[in-house]
Amino acid sequence: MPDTPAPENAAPAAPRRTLRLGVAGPVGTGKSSLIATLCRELSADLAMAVVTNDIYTDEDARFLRSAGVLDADRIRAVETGACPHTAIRDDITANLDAVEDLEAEFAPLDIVLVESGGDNLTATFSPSLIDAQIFCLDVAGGGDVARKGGPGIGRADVLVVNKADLAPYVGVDVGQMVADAEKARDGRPVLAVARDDAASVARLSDWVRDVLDEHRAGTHVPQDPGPMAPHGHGPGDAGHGHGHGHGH
Ligand SMILES: Nc1nc2c(ncn2[C@@H]2O[C@H](COP(=O)(O)OP(=O)(O)OP(=O)(O)O)[C@@H](O)[C@H]2O)c(=O)[nH]1
Repeated sequence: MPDTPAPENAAPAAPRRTLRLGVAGPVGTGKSSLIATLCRELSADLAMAVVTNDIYTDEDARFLRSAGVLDADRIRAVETGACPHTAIRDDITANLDAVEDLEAEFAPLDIVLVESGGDNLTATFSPSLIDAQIFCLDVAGGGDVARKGGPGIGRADVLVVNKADLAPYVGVDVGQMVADAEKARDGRPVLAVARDDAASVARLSDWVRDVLDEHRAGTHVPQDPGPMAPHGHGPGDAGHGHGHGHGH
């Protein structure tokens, strides 16, 4: 059937805005694996790319490339050379460049996932870099972590309690951990996820699709979970607690 030309006074088609989705959380909580899982689940019908952040290596990018979840050139590494939150909050230039390069090269993209380097409980993305963020904990970090709060736990767009399959081996009650997290988050969503549990992966994928729909409709408002807590950077400046109103 021939294409019917659009009427002259028809509204222009809405631009296909890429959703920039951040994944942050402490070291080893399963951020790269979560991104691999999302790429496997979503890339059949969504155009995707990934930016990884590591301090000194491109190891996370190499892991994702070797997992074969996306074409290798859709996965870019940013070597932060500094503590991970610096590159996702304080000076986002390198990450923004990587995201914009991917968006230009593979246009139109539906989703760019940005993986933070593993940091502590206080590291979250600047809303100038990403549109929505996942904060990732795992059950092996202890059942009480969710209760302790912090900007990512309290106010990320979704909190993932990851590696739920390990709960029986580490003596954690996942239901209780999720309930504690829900209490700390004033009703914002919490998802218990295990990469081999299809139902939990489907819930996470559905959450991502919902955010993408809201983003495209212009109804999703990027939130800033909040600034870093005052902290030091090891023995060299132990005791030099500082906020992030100034550079490092
Ligand atoms: N049992 C179990 N193990 C998992 C799951 N997800 C990830 N892992 C394992 O947890 C370990 C850490 O996973 P990664 O994905 O590398 O974690 P990460 O948060 O990206 O790590 P960093 O980048 O070093 O902060 C690896 O050995 C994974 O195989 C899960 O759902 N269940």
